[in-house]
Amino acid sequence: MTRRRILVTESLGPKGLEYLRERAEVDAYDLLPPEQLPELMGHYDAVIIRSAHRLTRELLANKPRLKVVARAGAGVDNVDLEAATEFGIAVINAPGANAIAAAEHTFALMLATMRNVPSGNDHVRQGGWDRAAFLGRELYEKRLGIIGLGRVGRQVARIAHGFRMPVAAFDPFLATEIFRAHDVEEFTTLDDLLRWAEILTIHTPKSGPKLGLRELSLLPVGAVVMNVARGGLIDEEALAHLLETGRIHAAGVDVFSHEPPQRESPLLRAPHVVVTPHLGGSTHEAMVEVGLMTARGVLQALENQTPSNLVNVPIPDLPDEDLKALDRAMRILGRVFSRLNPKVHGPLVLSVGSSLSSSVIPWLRQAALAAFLDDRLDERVNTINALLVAEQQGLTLLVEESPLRTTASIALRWEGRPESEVAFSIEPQGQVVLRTLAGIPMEMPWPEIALVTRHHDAPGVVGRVGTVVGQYDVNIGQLHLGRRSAGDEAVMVLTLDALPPEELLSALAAQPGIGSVYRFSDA
Ligand SMILES: NC(=O)c1ccc[n+]([C@@H]2O[C@H](COP(=O)([O-])OP(=O)(O)OC[C@H]3O[C@@H](n4cnc5c(N)ncnc54)[C@H](O)[C@@H]3O)[C@@H](O)[C@H]2O)c1
Ligand SMILES: O=C(O)CC[C@@H](O)C(=O)O
Repeated sequence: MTRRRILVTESLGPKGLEYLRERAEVDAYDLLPPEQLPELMGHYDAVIIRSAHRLTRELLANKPRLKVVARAGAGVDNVDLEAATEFGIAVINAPGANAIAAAEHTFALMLATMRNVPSGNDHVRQGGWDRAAFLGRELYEKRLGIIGLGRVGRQVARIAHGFRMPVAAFDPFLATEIFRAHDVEEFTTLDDLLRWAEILTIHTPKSGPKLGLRELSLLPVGAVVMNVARGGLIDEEALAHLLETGRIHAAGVDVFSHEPPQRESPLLRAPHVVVTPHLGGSTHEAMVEVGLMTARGVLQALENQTPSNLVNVPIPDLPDEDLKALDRAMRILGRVFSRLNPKVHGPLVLSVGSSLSSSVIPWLRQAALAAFLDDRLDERVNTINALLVAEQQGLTLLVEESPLRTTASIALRWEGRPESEVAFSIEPQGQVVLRTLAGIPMEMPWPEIALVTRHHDAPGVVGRVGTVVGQYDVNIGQLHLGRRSAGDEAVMVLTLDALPPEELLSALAAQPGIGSVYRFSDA
């Protein structure tokens, strides 16, 4: 197998890089000039970026080798998610890995503005000692309003409690219990939070609420504003204007609508603003966490696993081992069903055992379609683009809860055709067990290499199969048989020690009584 190639376009934590280098060929840059990215992208299996590059539709299109792109950080707003999903490219990020860094930076900016640290520093360096000119304000008991109580927002709340600040937040997507668990008062409207907050900090994705002149004017006179989330969330002109009039006392800004900001940016000219060059996630500790989380996710995705930090697939909330077993079961199910049922007959029905939680269903749906479609189409189909490809193919998948199955079981059939059904169960140790093949009850652990026949139930067939397989020097580990009824259609599954060659399949198919022959391999 050719060694996987990974491109890292911007500095990544050394542990993450080491992890990648032990497992793949890595070309890593401290900062790849963005204009060089288009010619390089197509030569890699995975590309890892930070903030300096944008992965646009044009860059992602027509890159058959590219399977994974990663944002070494929380936000993925510089990746065209829609395009990546359409092209079946996995998108990885590092959620939460720099949340402490970003929250602490928020306080670094808050304290710096409140205590005039940068201006006091400049003053002393220039020979000054005017202590009265830099009278500060305390955080103690100031009302802190947080927009977005996610990973960073919660860390901000935790630190604020240490300063004895009353903390409230607006986040319409969270349950009230989350606010309670973090000892944060819940505001159900943004305007009410803005009227309340003496210090306001925003921690939403780029898609969060835009704070313009109207919103910022709702803040109490002399409020302080922080943005360590994303440029563009706070209107820079409006903020600069309110700082100039003194309506807003001070601001701390780490992120800009254009990075780096143009020299004439209004914020760089406004009073009482402390700015940093997108440093929120830049600590040694966060670099280690982000680097490792990104590297692990990229390699897992390259190995066709489902990392928990995959952005463009609904990830089931299951322990890793359970997800791995379910993933294998879905691949086998989709492939076996596809081979045994080549002709499409209306909608597919995915029957899911009642012990599998309903939160897993969106992923099961995509995994079933991916395995089924990937088996029969030339293009790349995976859990990422499966829904889209199914739609293009006019294929519908219905999901039902299997009333008879209490175990973790999964089955596929054409609607109204029970004889097409293939079913597996996933046992507690992760074993994938065949339960139904072509509508015929079976019970056998599914092997790494399997040979399946559909044949006529008649004397001599099994013996002839054994003889032919032996002639090709392939060892049979186990043999399982099933039939609709005596003398009727039957199936046979052989566990083999080596992948049977094509000629073996043809030789078997030529035997009297054999209908069709299939081989399956986990590899
Ligand atoms: N400056 C930096 O270097 C730096 C570092 C880390 C994270 N970030 C940015 O900080 C932001 C927060 O990161 P995170 O890891 O906490 O993300 P997160 O996804 O964990 O949390 C975001 C929260 O915002 C909430 N939200 C979304 N839309 C909202 C809306 N319209 N109104 C109110 N709440 C809304 C969500 O419900 C969620 O709870 C992101 O934009 C991220 O990219 C910046
Ligand atoms: O440090 C970085 O590269 C960006 C960090 C931040 O913007 C993020 O989204 O995590």
